[in-house]
Amino acid sequence: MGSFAGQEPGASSTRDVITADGLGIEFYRSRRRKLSLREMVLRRENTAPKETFWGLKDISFRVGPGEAVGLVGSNGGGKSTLLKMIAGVLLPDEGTVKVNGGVAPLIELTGGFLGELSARDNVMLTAGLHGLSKQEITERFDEIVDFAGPQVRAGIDMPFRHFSSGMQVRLGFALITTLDEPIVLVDEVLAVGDKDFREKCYQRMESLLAEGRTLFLVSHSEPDLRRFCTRGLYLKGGRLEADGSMDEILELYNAKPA
Ligand SMILES: Nc1ncnc2c1ncn2[C@@H]1O[C@H](COP(=O)(O)OP(=O)(O)OP(=O)(O)O)[C@@H](O)[C@H]1O
Repeated sequence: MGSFAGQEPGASSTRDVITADGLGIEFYRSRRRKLSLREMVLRRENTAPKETFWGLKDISFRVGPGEAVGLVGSNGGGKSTLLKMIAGVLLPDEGTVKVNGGVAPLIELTGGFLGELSARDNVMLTAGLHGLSKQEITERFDEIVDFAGPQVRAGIDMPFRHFSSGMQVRLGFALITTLDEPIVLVDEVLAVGDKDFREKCYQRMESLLAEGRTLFLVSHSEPDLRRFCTRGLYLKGGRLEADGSMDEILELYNAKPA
């Protein structure tokens, strides 16, 4: 694994907010085949191949408070999987990831919203799960919906699954960045919103960083990564290829064949 000056990979500090040690997760490559009737009668067990692969393997790094980390890598490199493990959505098969503080994740476009619930109920539920009191949610509700925009306000009592992907991202981003969690995970959402909304997101991310929050940003946009992130992690085939300054990581990523 490559490393660069600035952040010493493996150098621990009591102030770290995220510590990954030998993190790994194994996935099935395919759905296991259903048994035929004959197999059921004769063998009574599923003999379908259980081919697996490591979605992530041997991932170790430490992140301090207020760091802005960009995850870089080709499609399928393991970026979203790493965010899901930091968020506690996926559990490791090997190693550990310790998170010191609450995490506000915006992964796969939404913050884990439920399609059947109205957008309003999703906001109330998710904000409550992240520790906001009913009064705090009521106080912040208009700010969240204003940030998300007029189409979202018009549809606030519709089932969330009827929202367009742009509207889903608008509400998800508005909500997770209004929570008080010290760690914010943003997965490739800036590409989905329109130009005006992107500019609002940039300003919001700048103010989160100014407040000292820790940010993980997954993006294929180099300008976005350079604008917000000081540090980069380069994931390739589920391995941590390099950990260094954002500029150095992008240079390395651009220089290497996928
Ligand atoms: N639940 C799962 N079960 C099986 N395989 C999975 C699962 N989740 C992710 N994978 C696989 O793990 C690998 C890493 O996926 P991941 O979504 O983390 O990549 P990524 O770097 O975020 O890619 P992209 O840039 O395309 O978003 C891929 O091969 C993907 O198919």
